[in-house]
Amino acid sequence: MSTLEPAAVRRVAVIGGSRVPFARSDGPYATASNQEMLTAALDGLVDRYGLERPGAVGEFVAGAVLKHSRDFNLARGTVLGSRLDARTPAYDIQQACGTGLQAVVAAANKIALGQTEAAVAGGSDTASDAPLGVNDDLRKLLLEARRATSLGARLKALAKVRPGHLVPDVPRNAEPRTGLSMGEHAAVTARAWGVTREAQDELAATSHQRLAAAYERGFFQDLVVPFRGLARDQNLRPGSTVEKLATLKPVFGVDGPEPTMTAGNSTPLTDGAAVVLLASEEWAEERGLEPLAYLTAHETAAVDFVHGDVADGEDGLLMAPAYAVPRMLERAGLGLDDFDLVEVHEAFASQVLATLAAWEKRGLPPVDRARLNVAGSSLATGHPFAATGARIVATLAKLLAERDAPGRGLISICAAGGQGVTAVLERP
Ligand SMILES: CC(=O)CC(=O)SCCNC(=O)CCNC(=O)[C@H](O)C(C)(C)COP(=O)(O)OP(=O)(O)OC[C@H]1O[C@@H](n2cnc3c(N)ncnc32)[C@H](O)[C@@H]1OP(=O)(O)O
Repeated sequence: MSTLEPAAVRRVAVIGGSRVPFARSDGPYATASNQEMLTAALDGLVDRYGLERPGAVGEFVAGAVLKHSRDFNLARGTVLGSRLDARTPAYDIQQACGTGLQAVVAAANKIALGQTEAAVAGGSDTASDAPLGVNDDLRKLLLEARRATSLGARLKALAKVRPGHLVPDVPRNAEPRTGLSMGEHAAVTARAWGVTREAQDELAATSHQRLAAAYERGFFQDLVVPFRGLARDQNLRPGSTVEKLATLKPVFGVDGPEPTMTAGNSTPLTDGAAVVLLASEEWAEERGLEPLAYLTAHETAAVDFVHGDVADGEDGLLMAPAYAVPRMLERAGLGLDDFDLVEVHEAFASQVLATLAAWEKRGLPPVDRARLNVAGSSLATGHPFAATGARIVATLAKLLAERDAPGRGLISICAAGGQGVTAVLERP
């Protein structure tokens, strides 16, 4: 018996994006669930591109970092609550802050292999509605009570419950193997790479100014759908100057005698959702849709921050893009100079600056700051973990399309767990 011939690889087009404005946690979206936010973002795409027709897209891939057990398949639940055809298959994916971009990659790979013609990918996160677990001791007692075969045995198990058992298990924004928060890890890395407070504040101020300018010129008009009274990212402070940022107190105290990381040069805890529409060129052409850009390469890498020397900076928790990007460029036969635009997710200003320094140390040329995060990034938009990847893909694709000339853009996203997800978008 002969097997099927492997499919020829096709180009994957980025058609458009949709997201809700991002909100600071415990603010306007405090009562919104991941599913509600993701549905609003998805419906934005459905309305814009007429996706309500049966079978309009092959699948929906999404995820959330902070997820309730009731959202066991958040993507499928979202489809069922949206205006997308209810017969659209959907599944969840999770790679911490790389989730949104990894969802895009998963969907793109199916399109590239001819397994589907179009797909929607993205993510959602809410720190306001984070799942609280019952603590481990209470969980064991509840399971014991459930397994009990008589009323007496059940009551005996429940009688062991003490007030201390009622303390909930709150998810921490921390790495369980080191006990350090994301910010503390970034602070250790900042110290190792000699990243200064001034450089961090300058990057943060630029992010706010560029995001403000992009909103001002209407750049986000077809990328952001109003939600719960917000029309633009709530964290955006156009008046965030270097002078103002310099007055803020440090918040993560582990980067030496003079800690450098503040609420201004770190992302805030954020709620929001974002999605992008991907398709084959044929699908786009049949519908008269011009692709914004094409997703042409991607790479993931991981660092061993558990056994490596975290303090030397090389294997910092958020430093995997320092390995993923050189590997991706080598595989694609490209240099950093070949990129017109570079998008580095700003989890913390210090982590962006350490990543740029690490690329240089690995022989890549310095990134021209005029090409870096030109429409602002996470320090200004905020960072709802799983939504960030789709936000960046849509922003970069539109920036490339706006140039009305051939162009190439790079995406670099660090993720908890010591991972990095990176990609290349091109417009011929
Ligand atoms: C998870 C992954 O896979 C990878 C990643 O991306 S890692 C990143 C994950 N995200 C995080 O770890 C989130 C980190 N952030 C935090 O924990 C918190 O936001 C924080 C500890 C940094 C700050 O929390 P906070 O103290 O409650 O901040 P907040 O009250 O908003 O701001 C403190 C002050 O700075 C001011 N401020 C904040 N940003 C400012 C700005 N841009 N301009 C001017 N002032 C600013 C505020 O107005 C406030 O001033 P007052 O005290 O006078 O009111």
